[in-house]
Amino acid sequence: MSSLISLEHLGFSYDSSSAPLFDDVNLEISRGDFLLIRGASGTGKSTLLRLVCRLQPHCRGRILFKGRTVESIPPAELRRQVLYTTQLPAMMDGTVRANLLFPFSFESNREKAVPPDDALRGMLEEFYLHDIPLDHHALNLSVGQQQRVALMRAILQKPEVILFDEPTSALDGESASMVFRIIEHLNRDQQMTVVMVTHSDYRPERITPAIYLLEHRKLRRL
Ligand SMILES: Nc1ncnc2c1ncn2[C@@H]1O[C@H](COP(=O)(O)OP(=O)(O)OP(=O)(O)O)[C@@H](O)[C@H]1O
Repeated sequence: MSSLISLEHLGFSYDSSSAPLFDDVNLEISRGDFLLIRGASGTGKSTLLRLVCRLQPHCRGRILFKGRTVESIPPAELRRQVLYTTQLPAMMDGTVRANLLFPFSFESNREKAVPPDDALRGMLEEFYLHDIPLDHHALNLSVGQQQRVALMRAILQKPEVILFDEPTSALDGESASMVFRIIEHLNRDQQMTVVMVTHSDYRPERITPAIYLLEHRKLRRL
């Protein structure tokens, strides 16, 4: 199967005068893969995800998405297909509904059908947020609730690849298990490609993930 994403001899430093954060990183990701990336704090896991969706320019090597270098793909087109979810949820000043539907207002998403309230309510229920009305102000939600709304917002966009950066860092055990189950369902039943950075020793139940460790500036498969 041809690769969806390839990292070839990737190297990166935030500052040209300091040691590289990582060097000669090589990785092939195929459609439907489930990758877990582990590594100590500060080794560059979040940075690696940001490079893939071009939120940060890389220094050396190449990143290809469907055979094209990421620099040759317009950012909006790339991020519609490769979606990055941040560790800390970013909610805008507005209702839960407005936050969930915000990306549908982007020019690049104009052709996507806006989900009706019933679908949004069903999804809130799936995420254990059934007691939150769609008109509730999103900034009044707890961080854990905001993290779930941010995850819902990402999933509603139906990207081909989701790069999850610590998707459960603000969640209690029960909510974290539920979020992991939803991510597994997206991968198994909808063939969504998942790349997840996580500190926890989480392992999917019915999926065999490819587990990688970012350590000593290299990415190696465990
Ligand atoms: N915008 C930036 N400018 C300069 N240095 C940065 C920037 N963002 C991150 N760093 C540094 O790069 C290193 C890697 O950060 P990154 O967040 O990618 O690591 P991480 O492995 O995801 O860490 P954690 O597990 O704690 O989230 C850290 O030392 C961090 O301080």
